[in-house]
Amino acid sequence: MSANQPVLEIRNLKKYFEGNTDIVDMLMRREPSQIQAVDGVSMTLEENESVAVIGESGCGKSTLLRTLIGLHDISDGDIVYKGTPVSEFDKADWKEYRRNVQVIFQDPFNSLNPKMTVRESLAEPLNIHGIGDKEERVREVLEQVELQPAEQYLDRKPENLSGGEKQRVAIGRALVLDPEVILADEPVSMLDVSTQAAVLTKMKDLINDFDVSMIYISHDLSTVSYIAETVKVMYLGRFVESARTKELLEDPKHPYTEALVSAIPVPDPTYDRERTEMSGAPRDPIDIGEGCRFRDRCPEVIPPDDIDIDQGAYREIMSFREFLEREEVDLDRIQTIVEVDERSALVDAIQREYFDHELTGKNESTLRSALTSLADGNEEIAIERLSDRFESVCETTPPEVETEPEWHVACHHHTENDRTAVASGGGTNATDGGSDATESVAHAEHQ
Ligand SMILES: Nc1ncnc2c1ncn2[C@@H]1O[C@H](COP(=O)(O)OP(=O)(O)OP(=O)(O)O)[C@@H](O)[C@H]1O
Repeated sequence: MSANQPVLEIRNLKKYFEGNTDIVDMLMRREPSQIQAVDGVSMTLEENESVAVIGESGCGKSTLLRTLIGLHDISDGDIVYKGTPVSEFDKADWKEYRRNVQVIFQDPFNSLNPKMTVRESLAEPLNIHGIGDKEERVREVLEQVELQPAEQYLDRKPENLSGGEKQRVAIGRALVLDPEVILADEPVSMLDVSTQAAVLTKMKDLINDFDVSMIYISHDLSTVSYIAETVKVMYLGRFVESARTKELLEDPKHPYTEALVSAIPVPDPTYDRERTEMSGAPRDPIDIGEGCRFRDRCPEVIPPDDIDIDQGAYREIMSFREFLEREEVDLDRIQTIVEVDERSALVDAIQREYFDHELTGKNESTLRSALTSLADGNEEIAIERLSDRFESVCETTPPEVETEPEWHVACHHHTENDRTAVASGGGTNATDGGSDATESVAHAEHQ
């Protein structure tokens, strides 16, 4: 490995799964849908660097990790380990890779073999790789993860260890081969809060002491400052923001990151932090279409330039259009609650059902005319009317990624112009130098 070569490079990595195909799809000879679990992720991991990948359940974190360790085939892109793409690996390369890239899984209760003692669990990787002096190394590792004196632990089975102790053994098992990279998948999420901090701090010390690099995967942004210098925020298979941990927590740019940061519990009960509300849950990563993937939950979605509308009203119109497009507006049900059999009564009822915010002028007349088309059974025309007036750049255009050496965000609120303005106005970008500076512009995803 040359001096400046990253340990691990992930280049525009994609992992798609085939979605379910039903009998109608088969008869119509439709192509199976694709689940875009990881969709063009790039990053580098430098020697002794620790990077967190954060996102909600279903955003593709585990798929990314499982692809990194070869448990899933790569759909596209590549993983490069110390300069060699895994696509060019032979059997011996894979063996070396698996020795040097170790995983700590989420669940300490299942990741250890219940029949093995601590000694056997820690010695097993050494046996597999034919490494001698096992007893000495096992004791050394127990000391490193602070399970001492070793005699007290060596002959215990997992059932006789606490959750925190089990996870320390799991960390020891990952360290015993002296790896270069640790991939940690929610390593403390099953532990109680008081144990979490201790285990994470220990992991961080070990990374520093043993020159290990780490990708730390978690849904919990509140734990990253213990462990990672850099955070990448993942949403529906893509990174939407990346920055040094401190900057990201203090000055998140992407509305999704803002929402995650604002949800971190604050220990001081007198401090009233503003919450960024995020509606609903992420959609399935199937046929996600153009535009920003966060658009259907974003509290700051951008209306067309020429219309004047408040965010709440605009959000309602966007959501309604989504319902229409997904054929989820049940007119028959609404019809049953309309007392007068008149079209205008049905239009009023639909509006009451889906809209709380008042609209005025052209916004109101466009909505009414769309709802009238809908009441007449012309769903397509209703969608067209609403799209013509209200379609957002967030729906039609993938956000370009704005990249600073240490910070990037994929959001239409941060276009080139905005960034220039921020830079000249002395904004608070994360540009204070550091290990992330070597990341290429390419890592900034094709969102
Ligand atoms: N083997 C598979 N076959 C089909 N779809 C899959 C498979 N594994 C994952 N997925 C889908 O890929 C998407 C990403 O899942 P993944 O488990 O990677 O997310 P995650 O962020 O790790 O979530 P969690 O924290 O809940 O594990 C989800 O929509 C999931 O349903």
